Amino acid sequence: MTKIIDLSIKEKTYKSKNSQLSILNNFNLAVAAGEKTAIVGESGVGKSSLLNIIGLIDRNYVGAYTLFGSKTNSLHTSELAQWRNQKIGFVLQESALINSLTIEDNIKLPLLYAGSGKKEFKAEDFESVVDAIGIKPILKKKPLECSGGEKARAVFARGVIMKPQIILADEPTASLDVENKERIVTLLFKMNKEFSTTIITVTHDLEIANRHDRVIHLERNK
Ligand SMILES: Nc1ncnc2c1ncn2[C@@H]1O[C@H](COP(=O)(O)OP(=O)(O)OP(=O)(O)O)[C@@H](O)[C@H]1O
Repeated sequence: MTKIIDLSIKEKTYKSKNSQLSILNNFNLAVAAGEKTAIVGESGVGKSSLLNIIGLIDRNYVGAYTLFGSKTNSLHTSELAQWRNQKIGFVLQESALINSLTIEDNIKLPLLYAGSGKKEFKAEDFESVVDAIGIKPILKKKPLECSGGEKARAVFARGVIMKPQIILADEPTASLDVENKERIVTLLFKMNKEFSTTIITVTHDLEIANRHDRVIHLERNK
């Protein structure tokens, strides 16, 4: 299988006035296209930081990263933006919904950002995502009128609506009950099966982690 992610981090450092924190020392990750990887590890070990690096949100680290066969340090800003919009789907903890927009418009937001460079979008893709995760009844509501679990599902739908090649999901099921958790995982794995979408899920839920092709345990720097 083709390697879609080839990442080698020497060090990621967060610096503030009086302190410095170093995480992910000498961490290497190679992921094949279509692979399902779970990332687990204790709180603060660097799981979300790692997803930000994989998703090209954070490029401030020492290391080398080849994504879709291209060295990411030579990418243009416009290419970076296009990849983040179309090739990578983010379901991140802090992906806030816009309160002035309906849930439907929030989910369709990536299409707006894509502008003229957008892939062909089919209405049935939207319908199938919305049906699969059971949020049809809340489409016309605004985020402030929704429960935490409903909002989490809308964030998920927005992350996958462009049918990206890679989905980066940070605790996508954390605020959900058993039924909705299962809906999200089923949709994630269905996309993996139908479109060979590469999935990377950060989770504290070992039952979900073990349903991926492999589980990576992140450990604190020694
Ligand atoms: N922007 C930042 N500035 C400074 N320190 C940060 C920043 N972001 C994260 N950190 C620190 O880096 C470490 C790793 O954070 P990260 O969010 O990646 O951990 P995590 O493994 O995802 O944790 P959790 O399971 O609690 O979500 C933590 O100690 C955190 O406080």
